[in-house]
Amino acid sequence: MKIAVLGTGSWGSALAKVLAENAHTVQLWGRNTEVVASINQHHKNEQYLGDTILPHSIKATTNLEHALEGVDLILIVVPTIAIRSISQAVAVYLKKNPDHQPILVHATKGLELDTHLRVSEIIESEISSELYQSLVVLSGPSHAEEVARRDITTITAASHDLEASGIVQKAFMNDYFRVYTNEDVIGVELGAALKNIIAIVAGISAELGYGDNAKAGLITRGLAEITRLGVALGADPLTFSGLSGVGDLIVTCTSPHSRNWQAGKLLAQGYSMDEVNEKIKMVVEGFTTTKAAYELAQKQGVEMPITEALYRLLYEESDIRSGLSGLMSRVGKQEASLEQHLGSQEAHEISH
Ligand SMILES: NC(=O)C1=CN([C@@H]2O[C@H](COP(=O)(O)OP(=O)(O)OC[C@H]3O[C@@H](n4cnc5c(N)ncnc54)[C@H](OP(=O)(O)O)[C@@H]3O)[C@@H](O)[C@H]2O)C=CC1
Ligand SMILES: O=C(CO)COP(=O)(O)O
Repeated sequence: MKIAVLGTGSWGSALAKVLAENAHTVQLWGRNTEVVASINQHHKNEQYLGDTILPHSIKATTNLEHALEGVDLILIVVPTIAIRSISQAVAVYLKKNPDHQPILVHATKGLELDTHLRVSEIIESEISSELYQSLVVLSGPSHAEEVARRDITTITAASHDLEASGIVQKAFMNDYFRVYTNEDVIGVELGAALKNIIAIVAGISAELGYGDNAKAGLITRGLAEITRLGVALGADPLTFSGLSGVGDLIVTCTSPHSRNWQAGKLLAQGYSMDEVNEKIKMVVEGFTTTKAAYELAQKQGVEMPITEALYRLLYEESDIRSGLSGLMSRVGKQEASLEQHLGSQEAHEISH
């Protein structure tokens, strides 16, 4: 297949590598002229992927039209904040070429500020569905650094169109990269976006010296509040026990590769959000997603205590330790049952 990958950051470059190793023709687009030149001349993206050697067949460009020319599949991998502008640019190209109907895929993990939209909703709001075949979401526990060194990775391709997710599955699968299809786009995208919040808190907890008990508690209670919001927004609760749910939550909350986890550690050292962004030099999606998720939860009337505590720390300058003790001193609760998430009839159907 001929594939355009939009985004020369760490994830776009790592996914381009997988596709090129699977013998696809890969045209990589980025706005960063230095990175594009380095990929073409030295087959490396040192700024985002260190010493990894990229397949020589990958051609990078800053010209979007050139990257999109004649491709069967367009993979969008830029931070959430850039999704709307990239989608507008892709729409311009597709309108000029109405007979060219590629599959769109995105691998971005966040919610848009103010609109609270999921990434596929932003894309759909900017690109008319007549201009492309189908939209597929790629998500799961997958640090770019590990994929780049061909570590075993399992991931989900979600779409309402099973044929399209099957095509994406086949395009990416190889002996180190295994792809499962899924039909629950809402659940997959929400798991991907919301795990970033819990990972920041896990980084804070680690920096404060709390151990594995706290980590396990955060992952489990984080999953509970992600599931609550997800179900309120129409997701299948079972999706959150899959790769894009608990899988991504584990990998992001337990790994020093995670930029969100690193951001939490830096916050606990006393750095501000701006200083953390400056230090990490890569996207920390959890910062904006915390605000969007907090507002969304308020609107939906869904209780998300961990998200709320992080929101107050990031946007209302509450103190880290009082945020943590606030979480611990909440009134005693019963662990959630399926009935609490779903209502008794649906819960009965799932558990039988
Ligand atoms: N890295 C990972 O391991 C994984 C990341 N993801 C997700 O993938 C998405 C992309 O992340 P990742 O690649 O890691 O990010 P990075 O921070 O590594 O790179 C960001 C890339 O996006 C580009 N970019 C930023 N803003 C714009 C814009 N307005 N227009 C065009 N390009 C822009 C940057 O260009 P420039 O260099 O010019 O700033 C850079 O190429 C995120 O949603 C992330 O959560 C998902 C799974 C794994
Ligand atoms: O999504 C990721 C791994 O699945 C990457 O997480 P970070 O953005 O926190 O690095």
